[in-house]
Amino acid sequence: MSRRLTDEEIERQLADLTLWTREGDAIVADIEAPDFPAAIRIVAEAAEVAEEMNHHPDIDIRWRRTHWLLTTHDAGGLTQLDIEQAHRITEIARREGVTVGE
Ligand SMILES: C[C@H](O)[C@H](O)[C@H]1CNC2=NC(N)=NC(=O)C2=N1
Repeated sequence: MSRRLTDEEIERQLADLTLWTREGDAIVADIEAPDFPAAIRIVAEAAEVAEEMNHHPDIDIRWRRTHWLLTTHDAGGLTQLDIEQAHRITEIARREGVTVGE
């Protein structure tokens, strides 16, 4: 799982990740929750996923807006772990009332 992905693999998989965009060796997302407690619940649930995966996002929390950055430090770039975690964070956000495109 920790092999760096090619540009083509990244682009192909980002097509299914509506909240996320590429930023160099990372993918980023801005998630606006209905309110501050919901934003914190998203962060807390994502923290459980991060521990389970041993893969941890950078998270900036400002009121109900959170900014997420995923990259694989050990690989010095994007791996399938980042893609998998982006999907899981997206589902957590959807469950907490965030509108996520199809
Ligand atoms: C020692 C520990 O397993 C590693 O440092 C893990 C922890 N969480 C991590 N998170 C991220 N985003 N990238 C990593 O390479 C990484 N490595």
